[in-house]
Amino acid sequence: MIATDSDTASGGRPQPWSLDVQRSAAMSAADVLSVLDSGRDGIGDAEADRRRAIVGPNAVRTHRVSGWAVLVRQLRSALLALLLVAATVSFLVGQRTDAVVIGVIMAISVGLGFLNEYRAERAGAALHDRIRHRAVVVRSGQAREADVTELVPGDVVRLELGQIVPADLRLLETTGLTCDEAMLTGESVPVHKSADVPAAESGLGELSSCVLMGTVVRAGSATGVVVATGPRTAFGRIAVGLGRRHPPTEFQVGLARFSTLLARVAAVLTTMIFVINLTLHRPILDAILFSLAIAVGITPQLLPAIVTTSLATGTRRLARRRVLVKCLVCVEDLGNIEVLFTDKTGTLTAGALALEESLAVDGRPAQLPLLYGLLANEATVSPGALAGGNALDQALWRSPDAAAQPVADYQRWDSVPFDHERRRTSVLVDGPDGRTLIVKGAPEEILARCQGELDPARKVLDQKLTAGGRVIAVAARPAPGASTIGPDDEHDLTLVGVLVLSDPPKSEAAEALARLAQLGVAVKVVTGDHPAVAGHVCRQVGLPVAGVVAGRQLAGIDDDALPALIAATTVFARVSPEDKARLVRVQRLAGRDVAFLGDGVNDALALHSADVGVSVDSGADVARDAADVLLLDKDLGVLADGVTEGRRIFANTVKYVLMGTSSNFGNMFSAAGASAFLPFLPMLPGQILLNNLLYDVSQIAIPTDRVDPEQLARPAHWDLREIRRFMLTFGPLSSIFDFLTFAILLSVLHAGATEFRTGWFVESVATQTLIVFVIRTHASPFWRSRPSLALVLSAAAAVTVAWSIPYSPLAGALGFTALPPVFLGVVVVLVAVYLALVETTKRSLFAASDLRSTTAQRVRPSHERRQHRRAARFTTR
Ligand SMILES: Nc1ncnc2c1ncn2[C@@H]1O[C@H](COP(=O)(O)OP(=O)(O)OP(=O)(O)O)[C@@H](O)[C@H]1O
Ligand SMILES: [Mg+2]
Repeated sequence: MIATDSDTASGGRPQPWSLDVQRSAAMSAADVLSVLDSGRDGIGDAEADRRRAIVGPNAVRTHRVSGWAVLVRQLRSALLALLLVAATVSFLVGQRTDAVVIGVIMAISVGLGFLNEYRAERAGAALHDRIRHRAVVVRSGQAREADVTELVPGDVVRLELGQIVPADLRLLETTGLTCDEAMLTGESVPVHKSADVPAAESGLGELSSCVLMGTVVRAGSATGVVVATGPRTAFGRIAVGLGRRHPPTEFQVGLARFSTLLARVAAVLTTMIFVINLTLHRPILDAILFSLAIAVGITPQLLPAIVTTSLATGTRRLARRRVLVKCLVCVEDLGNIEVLFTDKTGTLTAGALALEESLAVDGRPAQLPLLYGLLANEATVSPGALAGGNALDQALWRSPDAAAQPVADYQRWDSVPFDHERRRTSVLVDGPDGRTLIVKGAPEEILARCQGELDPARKVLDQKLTAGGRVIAVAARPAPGASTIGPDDEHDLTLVGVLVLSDPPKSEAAEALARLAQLGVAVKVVTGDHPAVAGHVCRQVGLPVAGVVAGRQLAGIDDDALPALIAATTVFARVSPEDKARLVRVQRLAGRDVAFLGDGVNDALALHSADVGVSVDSGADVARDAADVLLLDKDLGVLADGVTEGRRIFANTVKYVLMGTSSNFGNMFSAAGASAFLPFLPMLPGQILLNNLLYDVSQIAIPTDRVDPEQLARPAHWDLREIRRFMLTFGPLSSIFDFLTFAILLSVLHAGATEFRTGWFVESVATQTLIVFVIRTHASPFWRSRPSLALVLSAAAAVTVAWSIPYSPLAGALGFTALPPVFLGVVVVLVAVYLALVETTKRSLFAASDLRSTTAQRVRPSHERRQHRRAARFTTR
């Protein structure tokens, strides 16, 4: 039977194989399964393929880069259109050479922008290609992993803690399931879910028998059947509404404001020049072309691409250090982080748990605790291989004494698996002593469920904990007659002993922490482990411990008071997965940019909540899935590299902006002004465009530039005031200087129109491009800071080309002439004086900005941006 539905994102056409989530919520699970022609065992692979052919992949967008779209974006500029029209007209009225020159230069400019942006977009798409988001799907009764985009209506899917719901599902079975639907509703209070049909019709937020694509499993687990996929899901409709383009990042918002500022200035200036030229009775067409060329010169054409290009360069550099970012913007986010929450195992420690001791209650070595530890264990041993269980369970099997334990004498009846809230695990076994319940777990949890004299055991525990050992306790009680067990049975136990494990601190951790501290990132440890152990590890790796708070204490503190506590605390111990996420959320709301580093199932919630979630390649699936950044080696050191990279990109982008506001702007302004006083145009329209093209070429290498350590020392944020101050200082400075140049060219050297233009052209290209070496660094004199080779080469290339054009065969067509040596000498001196002038001015300007940049305005990533990011999981090529 075919289920049809009138709903639709794709324009009223009925979609086969999809069921509106609202409708399915009100139906019984069995009805939904029958409508979707599925069952608890799911559908078969062939059927799934057939359905996918009809409904399409479970994706809300595609990440294919279209060269055309990029090209259209380059061409979609009113200015460009006007200029082309004017050039065509001038071609038609006979000014052929001018028009051709303008056309050719514009074509090269557009091509340059296109190549740059296309390459960057390709890099972004390549990241998408590399990352797979997976879900556990049941096909023909077999559970297996599948790409989320492969899901179709009728598929039965399993959900676990920390997972992102892969489609709209009607629940079939749940255990303590709650979901965080903030991504859809903005409401962060988790919603309880169950497979029962809800009492009355309800809104999207209260679809208690369904879970929605893009939301997060906050607790529990479930099985559900897919009712809608891709754009037909609630999230899909939102994602489609968001449009394809990513919402701007903080950089881009800042840059957009700055572009608007320049565009306004360009508009005013262009109109003024035009009017002035008209009143001076210059030919209209010349005036139009001249004004438009100036406008093009002022507009920062490369700007939209420069951030993307920088981010793409950043991701490549990080990839070389074995850091994989899932989207370009993640690099920028890394640069912004101020607080890093990290788990302990494998980050601060080597993550190589090893059993040190198996001790009886009195502290003497004994075999029984180890034997019981192997019985209450989720790892399974098949010949030669260990599977399942967590690191602790596996470590017990790996201990040399494990092989000698009579595990085979016991038969397992039932078990209650480990979970991070209970912090213990139980089994019911038959053995030589009859049927027994064995419980192993965090010592506090076990001791609280034991009877009898526990003081000697407490002493042993304290001693081991303060020594930094990872200790778990093992307890048991006879359970004659029981055939199943649950968490409620874990009581009246007798303590059997303790197992002490070691996990040595990582040798590189100390250095990495020091680097992060230098970068101004506050590091906080959040762990499910005991406070004493966590504190001990921090001391070993040299992380100063300001305060230790236990998870229990967090419950009594409300969200308003929490930021102050976080600020005063280094270690949060015995925290639950929910606590980890709450700490991150509260810290974010308090206005700090937060990164979370973790590799366990218990870290996934926090990874989702953070501005940047970082996980490791060897981590749990949900953790890897939740992360924005994957470290191929679990090493804090590369994280510091990531932060540096993000800040480097920011610093380099600022260089581009500062150049645009200083010399480039000044030069264009002077050219405009000069046209009012000179009897001829100070530069021909084609020359202005060429000048602009060469300037752009020199800037393409900016993303590769080196950045001074001081500029990397703290997160940088846009400070438009600083940019305005820069503009108001260097703009006029550059103009005054230009007029000086004009005066010399005209009155001292008695230049004619062509000589004037040539002199002004070579001087202007040189000042505009070479200034980058002065303003790229706060160091003074500027040569104390070394630029990247690529930047040196590209700037040198621009200047060399500009200076040789007047001597080339092209000179005539472009309206240049070979300059007499004395002219060139003068220009060289002028450029040198100009750079020296900028150097001195920069000192006072940067000194002032050093004091103020910490007070800069921030732009918080919007809810929309988080939605975009989540949508990125559901893409196909
Ligand atoms: N397999 C297990 N069986 C019984 N108890 C366990 C097991 N694994 C861990 N525990 C107990 O539960 C506690 C919490 O473990 P959990 O894995 O939640 O910590 P975590 O936050 O991942 O720690 P870390 O920050 O070290 O990675 C441990 O300190 C230990 O006492
Ligand atoms: Mg962990």
